[in-house]
Amino acid sequence: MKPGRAEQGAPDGKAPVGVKICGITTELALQAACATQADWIGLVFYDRSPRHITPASAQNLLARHQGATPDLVGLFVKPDDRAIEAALDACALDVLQIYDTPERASAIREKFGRPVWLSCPVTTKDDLPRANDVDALVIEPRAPASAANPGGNGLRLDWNVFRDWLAPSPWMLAGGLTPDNVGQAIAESGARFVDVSSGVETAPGQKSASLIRNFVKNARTPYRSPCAPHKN
Ligand SMILES: O=C(O)c1ccccc1NCC(=O)[C@H](O)[C@H](O)COP(=O)(O)O
Repeated sequence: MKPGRAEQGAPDGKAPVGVKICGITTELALQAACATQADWIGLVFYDRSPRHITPASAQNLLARHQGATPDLVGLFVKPDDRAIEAALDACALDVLQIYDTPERASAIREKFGRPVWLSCPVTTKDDLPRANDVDALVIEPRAPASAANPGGNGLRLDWNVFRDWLAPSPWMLAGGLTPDNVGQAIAESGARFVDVSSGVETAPGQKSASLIRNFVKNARTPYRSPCAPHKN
């Protein structure tokens, strides 16, 4: 996974936090993600999602856009090869994000020659993966059995689960992040990459340009806890 693309390095000497805005379906959201220099945008090729986009609509959306876009992540839930082929025929996807088994994710990487990010549902520390053969992990809370979608539910993890975890590959924190909590989430979890969808929406699937702007800005601003002693 590449480091975040913000223009300047963070004051702590680390690369800036990389940001993915997931579930882009409109020009307004696409422009906001581009203007803020998000690192990735996610296109959800899953028809049960309120953020679902078809390959043809994604192609139109991208064709209407003037200028460069962030890298494109195509998101798939238990896809067959034809679904991935259709999306790749329509859009130059840089990354495939998969909700499926690690074995299927490896097979997809082999077949399509694209980096594959595997979504990992987590409830407790014990669910954090110890080994894998993917390019990156997207760690998010396990959706309740009643949820229609395995992600994009606005649920958040206990960010302390990452303490002492030896991550087997680069990983991205997802789930329940908002402009207001992303700084604290990064500080507590140690994440260097973050992913948001419903936290930058006014209703399911309705992205807000100002929430996208604030999210990216706050993800890249060093966080100071309100409880920390104040230094002049
Ligand atoms: O966003 C969706 O509708 C979705 C549907 C099916 C599978 C995954 C989905 N989203 C995955 C994402 O990448 C989200 O950014 C991630 O789960 C965080 O979601 P949120 O809690 O809404 O920020």
